[in-house]
Amino acid sequence: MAAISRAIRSCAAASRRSMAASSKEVPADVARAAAAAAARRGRERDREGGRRVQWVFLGCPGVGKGTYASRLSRMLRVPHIATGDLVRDALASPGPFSKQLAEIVNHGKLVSDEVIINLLSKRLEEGEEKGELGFILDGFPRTIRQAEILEGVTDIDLVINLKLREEALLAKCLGRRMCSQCGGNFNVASIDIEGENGGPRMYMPPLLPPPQCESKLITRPDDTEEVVKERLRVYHDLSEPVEEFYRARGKLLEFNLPGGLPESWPKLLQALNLEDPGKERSAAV
Ligand SMILES: Nc1ncnc2c1ncn2[C@@H]1O[C@H](COP(=O)(O)OP(=O)(O)O)[C@@H](O)[C@H]1O
Repeated sequence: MAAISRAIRSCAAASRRSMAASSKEVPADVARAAAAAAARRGRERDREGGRRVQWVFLGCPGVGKGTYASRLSRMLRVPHIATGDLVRDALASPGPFSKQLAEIVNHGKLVSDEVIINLLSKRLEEGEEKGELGFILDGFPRTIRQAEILEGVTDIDLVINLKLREEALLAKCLGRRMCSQCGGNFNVASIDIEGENGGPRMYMPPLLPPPQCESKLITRPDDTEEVVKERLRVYHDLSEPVEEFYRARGKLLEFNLPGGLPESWPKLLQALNLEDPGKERSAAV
C-alpha cells in the first residue's frame, strides 16, 4: 500500500496536467453482471490468500456508507478508510490548516483534491507500516479527478453504490449522533414514508445508543439542514458523475436500500454473495 500511497501522490500531480475521461456506455445488466463478477473475484483472491478486497462505497450524504462499510470491513478483515473521518481528525488538530478546513466543511463544500489525497496517502502509509492489506474506501473518490487518480494507481475490484429515497436522506443526516466518548455512531431518526407508485412503505427504525452513551451524544456541525442540503447539491453536481465513471468500467454494483439496517444488511450481503455471520445483526455501529 505504500506503493499505492506514493503513486496516488505522483498521479495527482500528473493529472493536474492531463485530465481526459473516456467513458463508454455500458448497458445496466452488463454492468451489474460485471460488478457481481468483480465482487466474486475479490472474495476468491481473499480465500486463496492473495491480496484482500479493494472496494469503494459511493452514495449521498446520510445514505449509510459508514455503517455498511464498517460492518463489511470487520467481516472481510480489511480497514475501513473514511475520508470524512480523516478530514474530521485534521479539523480536531489546532492551527490555521484546521481553520481553513472548517470553513469549507462546515459550509458543505468539498475540500480540494490535493488536501484529500495528502490525507489519504498518509493514512495508507500508516496502514502499510502496520501491515494492513486491502481496504474499503468510504467517501473517496468524490470527484472524477479523484476517481481517475485512484484508477491509475490501483485495481479497485468493486464499487458499491448505496441508494436511498431523497426524502429519507435529509432526515437521516439530521438524526445522526455520535458518542463523544466511545465514537459510536447512532441515529435517532425514525423514518416512515409512503411507498412510491404503489410500492411498499419504507420504515427505518432509529439506531439508538446504549444507556451509557445517551448523555454523551454530539451532532456533527455539518449536519444542519442548510449544510446537508448544500452537501446533497454538491453530491449531485460533483460526485454523481463518479457513479457513471465506474458503471462504464463494469465495477458498479447498485444497491437500493429497502429500509433500515435490520432489513437492508442481510439483503446487501446477499447481493454481495456473502454469508451472514448473524452476530453482527443487533450491534449498533
Ligand atoms: N473525497 C473527498 N473529497 C473532498 N472532500 C471530502 C472528501 N471526503 C470527505 N470530504 C470532506 O469531508 C466532509 C465530510 O465527509 P463525509 O463524512 O464523508 O460526509 P457525508 O456524510 O456527506 O458523506 C465532506 O462534506 C467534505 O467537506
